Amino acid sequence: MHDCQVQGCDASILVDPIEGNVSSKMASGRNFGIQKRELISIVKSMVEAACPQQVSCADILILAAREAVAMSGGPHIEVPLGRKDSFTAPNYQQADAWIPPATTGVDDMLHIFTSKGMTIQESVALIGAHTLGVTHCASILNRLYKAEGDKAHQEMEPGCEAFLMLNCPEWSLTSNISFVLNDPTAFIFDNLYYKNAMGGRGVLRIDAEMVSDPRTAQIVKHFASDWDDFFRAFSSAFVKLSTSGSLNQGVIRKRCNVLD
Ligand code: HEM
Ligand SMILES: [Ca+2]
Ligand SMILES: [Ca+2]
Repeated sequence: MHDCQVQGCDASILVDPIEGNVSSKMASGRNFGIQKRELISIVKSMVEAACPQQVSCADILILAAREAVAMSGGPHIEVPLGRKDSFTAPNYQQADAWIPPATTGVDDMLHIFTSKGMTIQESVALIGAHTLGVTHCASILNRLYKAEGDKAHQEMEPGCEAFLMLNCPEWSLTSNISFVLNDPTAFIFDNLYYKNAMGGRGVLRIDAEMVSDPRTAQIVKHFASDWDDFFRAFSSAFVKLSTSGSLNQGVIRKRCNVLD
């Protein structure tokens, strides 16, 4: 998602920031929480040893995401391959413009995804990726302590609110390190995310707001009860996102983290 949102799926996210040069995408605060990009470089060096200059970093990144979903119990998604890597330095202003911030609500989310050709159902399914992983406290401090007018915040289940506040105190010095799970089964790609959100336990604003917004409420309810439809819509949206603006005129980098 963080690669494909910015200049298409071209492995721009993998290019290391050069000290003193703010043009790398990773210099954008929107990429907070993105870790272990070097794992892709390790896979790349193995692929490169077996068949040099054939497989782009961008394809490896998509395949890794695809495998992560499948290995954790999600759908097996067929993705088209043949992406090229970007050869120019990516930039953080574009990341700032295209990667939704932690405070995003349903309006902005739908704007972003429907402008990529996704249906509302596919957009809601894509956020279902929050069935995996964690949210760092820094990403929800605003929601917990400042956004009093945030409707979704007011509807938070009190036990969940207390839990989040206990785990993420307002003035903690470690809110960039401490985190909470995105759903109770954060290693399993299931539809518990939707059930959890419907119970008022959505962690991020988007998770909570999708439950009550009239455009998305019925879809959330449907995915909470129909596992197959969630997987189908997620797969379709994943393919759309992973082919968005794919560069045909790029390069196949030798190393994923540098532009040689
Ligand atoms: C409006 C849309 C979205 C917003 C506002 C949003 C926001 C966020 C935020 C703030 C975090 C926590 C980052 C941190 O504190 O470490 C997060 C985590 C995550 N998001 Fe999203 N997200 C959106 C859409 C998506 C989509 C489309 C996908 C994938 C298809 C996705 C996959 C994930 C995953 C897997 C994590 C957990 C990462 C980890 O464990 O390190 N998100 N998201
Ligand atoms: Ca990109
Ligand atoms: Ca889960």
